[in-house]
Amino acid sequence: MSLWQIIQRLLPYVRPYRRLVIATLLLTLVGSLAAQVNPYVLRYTVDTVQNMLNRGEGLAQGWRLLLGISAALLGKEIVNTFVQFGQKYYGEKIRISVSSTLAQEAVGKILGYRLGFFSDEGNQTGKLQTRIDRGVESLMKLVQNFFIDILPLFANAVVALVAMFVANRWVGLVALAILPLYFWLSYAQAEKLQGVRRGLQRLREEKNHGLISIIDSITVIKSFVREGYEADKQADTQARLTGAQLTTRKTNFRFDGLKTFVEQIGMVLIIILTAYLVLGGQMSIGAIMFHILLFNNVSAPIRQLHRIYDEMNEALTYSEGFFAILDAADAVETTGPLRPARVQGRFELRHVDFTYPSGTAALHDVSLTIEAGKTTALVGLSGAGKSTIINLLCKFYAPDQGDLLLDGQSLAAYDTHALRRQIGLVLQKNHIFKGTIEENIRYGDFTATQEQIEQAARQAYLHDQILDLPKGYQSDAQQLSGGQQQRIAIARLFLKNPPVIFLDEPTASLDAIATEQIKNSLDAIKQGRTVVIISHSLAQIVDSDCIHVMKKGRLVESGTHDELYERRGTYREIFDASARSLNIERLAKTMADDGDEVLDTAL
Ligand SMILES: Nc1ncnc2c1ncn2[C@@H]1O[C@H](COP(=O)(O)OP(=O)(O)OP(=O)(O)O)[C@@H](O)[C@H]1O
Repeated sequence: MSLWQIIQRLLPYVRPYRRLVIATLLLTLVGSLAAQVNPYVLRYTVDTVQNMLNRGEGLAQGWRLLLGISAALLGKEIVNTFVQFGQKYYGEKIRISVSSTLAQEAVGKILGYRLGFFSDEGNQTGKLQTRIDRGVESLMKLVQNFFIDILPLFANAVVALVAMFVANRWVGLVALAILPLYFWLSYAQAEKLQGVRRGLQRLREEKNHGLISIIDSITVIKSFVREGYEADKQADTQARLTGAQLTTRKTNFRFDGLKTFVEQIGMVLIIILTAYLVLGGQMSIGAIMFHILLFNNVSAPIRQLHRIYDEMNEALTYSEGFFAILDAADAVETTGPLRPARVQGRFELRHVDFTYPSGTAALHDVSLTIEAGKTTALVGLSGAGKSTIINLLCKFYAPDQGDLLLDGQSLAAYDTHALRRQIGLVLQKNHIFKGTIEENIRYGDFTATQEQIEQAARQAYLHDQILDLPKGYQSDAQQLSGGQQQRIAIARLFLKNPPVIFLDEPTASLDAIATEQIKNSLDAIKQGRTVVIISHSLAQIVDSDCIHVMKKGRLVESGTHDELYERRGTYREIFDASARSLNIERLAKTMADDGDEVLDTAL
């Protein structure tokens, strides 16, 4: 991205603050004029004092001069204080407002992107966050540079240079001649740093990502005593980061030295030239001070040039990644016009092929029907593609080939949000947001009353446990056990009350008693709804109206439990293996021995 393109991208964000921008520009003009007062006053002072000395006058006559100078300098300083305050404050106001708009826009965009966007290598949690933070930060430096640094400093320099030309064109020319050299050095410095900076960005992202993944997996790391291994992995990134940072500093120090040298050469030339002109009688002695101060005004911004150039380059580097997030048009979730008040819930897959963005081919030529108002189970070994089918039915991903239909219409034709409002999804591990239990259940329906929330918790067999907690519904939800968190997710589902429910191993993390309770409440919620359940526990699926058996991304069998059992195919294999793993014979024997007692507890 070129600087011009970035400025064009930023303009719409700055436009709402155009009054502030104009005010800042006016203040800049006043500030740059005020900055030239010192050289003029000092030249006048030196010349007047010189003349007074020549006339043999002393302090008695000098009072008026001193008072006048003090008044002029103080007056200028007062104006300058207001100007600087206004300039900085307005500049900051523009910067802060624009940065919050940009950050918010990035969040808004990301929320609208397909799931595939997040599994992309460059968009993993830490990396995405770094890209947004760095992008906004460096773009804001650009705005800040422009309003707080570049404009005032360069306006100042231009006015000072004009004043030098007006005083004497040779002096002006010397000051001007130094500038290209200075610009060239700053340019060379920034160019040298460009490559290193991109590397730095990558390494910073890597480091952040590494740290986040350590925190995420801290329990596993500790249980395997892999602290040393993880630290070494980080140390390697850190070492490369340190190397890149040192290279940056070394380059900076080298060029800074060169630039100071060039500046001093300019200063010496100005002093020699002015002294020559003064001695030749072409100028008053005050011109020496006058020119030195003016040259200082010319070189001050140029001293900052490299930093500004540098930050601009940084903005160029980081803004590319940031705007790529805003512009990921192909990542936007597709939607359609259909917004039925309540769907029937008959899903049909016709010859569906699907490959994840990572390249894993998950479904091959899958054709199956999920009847409305019935319970359909998806069975298969791990990785068979069961969850993938649910992902497609929720429109989290779109199939590569084949058709997905809901109530006879293409799923693509449905409004994505309207569709998802009609689907309740309970996963094996459900996300619990930071906040209270009440807030987490309310996520299912923001308009729910406290009573409705408690009712949902009761249906999910959670209410009594919540009441046992010291803070009840106001307890921190993230502190709950896995099973309790699962029931929060189910309570959310009760609150949402959708016509279609997808259960992806909903009881996998629950204990036996909780599983039984949840099974009862799920049985209650199943009435009159379309339910798709994935479970490795056969007890959850034997009663289903239809069972689809998946194997390596293909549908291999469909039917009821009895039909599939008789067929002696994949389902039977899984069933037998499950029975063996449960040690069903031993359990059956215990039940037979204890007969009535077990039956009593079961009933
Ligand atoms: N987000 C993803 N990105 C890339 N590949 C994925 C993703 N999710 C699943 N896969 C892959 O797709 C294939 C099917 O996975 P899927 O989760 O649908 O299987 P499953 O039958 O639900 O398995 P399980 O019973 O273990 O949950 C697997 O090979 C898996 O590695």
